[in-house]
Amino acid sequence: MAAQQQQQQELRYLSGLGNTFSSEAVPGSLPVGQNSPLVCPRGLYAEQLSGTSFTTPRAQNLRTWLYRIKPSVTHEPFHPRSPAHARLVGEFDRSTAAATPTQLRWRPPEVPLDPPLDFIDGLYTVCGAGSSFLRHGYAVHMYAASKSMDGCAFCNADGDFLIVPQQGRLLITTECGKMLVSPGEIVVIPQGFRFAIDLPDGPSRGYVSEIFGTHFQLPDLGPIGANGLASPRDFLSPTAWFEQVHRPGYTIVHKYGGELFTATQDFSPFNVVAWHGNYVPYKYDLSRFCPFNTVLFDHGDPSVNTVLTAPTDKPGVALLDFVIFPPRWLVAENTFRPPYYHRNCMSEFMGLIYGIYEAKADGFLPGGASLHSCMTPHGPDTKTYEATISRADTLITTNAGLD
Ligand SMILES: O=C(O)Cc1cc(O)ccc1O
Ligand SMILES: [Fe+2]
Repeated sequence: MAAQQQQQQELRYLSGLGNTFSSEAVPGSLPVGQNSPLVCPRGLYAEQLSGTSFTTPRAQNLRTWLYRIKPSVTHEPFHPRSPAHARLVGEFDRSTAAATPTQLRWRPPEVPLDPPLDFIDGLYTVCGAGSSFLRHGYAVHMYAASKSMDGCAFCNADGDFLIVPQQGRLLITTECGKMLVSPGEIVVIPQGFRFAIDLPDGPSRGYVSEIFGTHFQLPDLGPIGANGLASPRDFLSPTAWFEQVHRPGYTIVHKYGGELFTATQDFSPFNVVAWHGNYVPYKYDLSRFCPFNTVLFDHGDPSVNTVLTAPTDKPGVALLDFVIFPPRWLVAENTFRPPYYHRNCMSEFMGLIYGIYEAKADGFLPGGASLHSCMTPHGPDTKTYEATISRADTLITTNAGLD
């Protein structure tokens, strides 16, 4: 434990979303002036991980070069995982998923202790749309886990994971290094990265958004100007970390089309001594978010609270927006301050990290969730409505809902 705490204190991060980074766990391990020399420094193997097609325009092109002790390809064949993981979905059609326009709300899940589950087995799909194979769509999962992953790493070939722990920290080892992620922070593990999750506090639960065929980026700020909302420098990526250990029977759990496959190998996949590039995992502390809001009248649309957006080809239309309702002052005059009653062409999945959500006086608990599918009417509950119209003073909310 003491060693683990020490290791956590030593974690160092690189700051800035979208930067091109270089990181060496051992100085002199990165080739200079080229990516793939005949023989790499220290006899390492060069491996490119591409997050966009080779020919994607430069401004959106994402790739990282990993310099590793053994190439990833040296594994036994993939097999369907046994037992299969029946609770994950990657294709959303009427044969795999039920559809209902009914307003849904879930209590917080119990963290399983008997038997204890790790992050992989504790993960289950709540809703989604589209198809991982067609590279257009998303899934929302939740997880409730009570033990660290042991002797295995997870790899999501379907899309990016944006993980929102609600309870219990996550110590995430990735091929680019380690990150410690606390409730109140989020972490993005882009498509294809191998990672393992340890639970330094024991039980952990939270939310996961998965996007197929695109990546998260910061929203444009329009008339807000050059600053505000989430700032690029507050996004933190890991620094190179590796282990050189013989691990007979080490298992790669590979999610492809929502199904899990396994392949064994005799070494740790966390054997990257140095890397450089702009396709990287990152974390973000939501308390760094600088909210904007109305200062005179009317409740603005919640898009102003967008932390990260996953764009589609249609300008201004997101595949998925990650939006928060952080602690903030609501100061409007002669205005119904909670969220208005509405129907929306976008589906809204919400979770609660801590506090009380401003539209729901009762029954929406931290760790719980709600789903309002597209065009399903929703808005404040009656208690919130009555309480709101009967008081004229200024409200401060202390919530941290996410949408
Ligand atoms: O439905 C919800 O609670 C989310 C939401 C919040 C808000 O302030 C405005 C619109 C909206 O959909
Ligand atoms: Fe809504």
